[in-house]
Amino acid sequence: MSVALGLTRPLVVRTTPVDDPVDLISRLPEAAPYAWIRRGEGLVAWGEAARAVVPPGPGRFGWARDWLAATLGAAHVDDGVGVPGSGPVAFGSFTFDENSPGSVLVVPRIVLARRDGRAWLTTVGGEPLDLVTAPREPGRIRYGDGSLSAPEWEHAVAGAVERIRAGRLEKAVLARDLTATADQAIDVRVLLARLSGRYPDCYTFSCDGLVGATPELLVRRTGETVESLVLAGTTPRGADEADDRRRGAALRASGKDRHEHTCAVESVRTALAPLCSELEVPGEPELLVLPNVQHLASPVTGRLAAGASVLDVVAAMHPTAAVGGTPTPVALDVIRELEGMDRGGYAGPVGWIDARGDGEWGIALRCARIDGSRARLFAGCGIMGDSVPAAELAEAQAKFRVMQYALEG
Ligand SMILES: C=C(O[C@@H]1C=C(C(=O)O)C=C[C@H]1O)C(=O)O
Repeated sequence: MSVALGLTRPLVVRTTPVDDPVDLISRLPEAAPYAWIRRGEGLVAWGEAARAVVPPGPGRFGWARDWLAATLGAAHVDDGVGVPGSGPVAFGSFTFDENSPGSVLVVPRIVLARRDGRAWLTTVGGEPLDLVTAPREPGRIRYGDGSLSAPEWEHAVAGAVERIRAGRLEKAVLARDLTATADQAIDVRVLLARLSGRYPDCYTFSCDGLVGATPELLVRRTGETVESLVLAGTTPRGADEADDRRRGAALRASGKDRHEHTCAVESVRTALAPLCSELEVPGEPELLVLPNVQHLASPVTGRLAAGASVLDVVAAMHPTAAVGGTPTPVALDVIRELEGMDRGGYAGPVGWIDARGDGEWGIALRCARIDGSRARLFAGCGIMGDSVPAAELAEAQAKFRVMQYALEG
């Protein structure tokens, strides 16, 4: 069902406390599940009470804000829980490129959530009657090249290096895609269970066919507090503990990776500073160790100066230099010129927002677009003037492993 601005009856929303469901994913029916889960906590949802297809263009976040005000703001709400994520919630996914179609906001019919020892159920327009069937395995998976083959992509990386050395820009993030075909239609719940099991420290997400486990929190807003986790600078995991530690130390000491990381942190600082009365940015990055890669990571926190919603903050931040580059407009031109594909929702904001303006949005990384028995996987790398194409290809392969594991087990 779709809702045109101002033309429909208000949504009737009810939130009640429920017994702890423990495993959120096991409660999902098969059709089009929504999810945002980390360390077993978060929100899962299904059904559609309202959907907006956000028109592309520079005004898209403003359009989304108006739609949310008309849809969530006008709802009749009985919220017996009163925490971030209770009451009416919209899930959303925005395309990386503001001019690409495919950005959506969906108010699910049912939301089931658990956080900090509390659990709640939100219904829009009535109780859930959905049948939960057993998840189905997708069967054998065959992979193919996406828009560029591996050698073609290495050539694109070399092209970006040339442009950086010529002084046109400092950093560009280049991505590539892979296709996957399964024997059976892909049941998103199988992917969610594997992703949240192997990548508990990442945000396992599902929104309108875009499914993944991203380590990168674009922004969480809880009242006046905003938090972000900036990632840039990557090395694959080592063969054993000593190799792992050696690689981690080399990553911290690498001039190329530190410079790449600084570009990303500065883009976040520049975006957040005008919105915040206080902003804390660590002087030194820490190491985030994931099952497939290690990243340089900077947790940023701030206090919002005046009533911006989480989506207003997303609008100010996207695209950070972690997924675009520096300077942003030149990097976006280089990406369009060299990548040879539309990223769709990959590297775009994905997450949820409630009627108070609280919410959590990640950068959609380590993800795939699922369509029936097919999937399109995405992975990218920050390219600097001293990047080596073969090393960037290996880094992209390590990032693809997240969704390859989700598909194959
Ligand atoms: C672009 C991706 O990841 C981004 C690029 C990184 C890098 O180049 O070091 C690290 C983390 C992310 O900000 C991806 O996973 O596709």
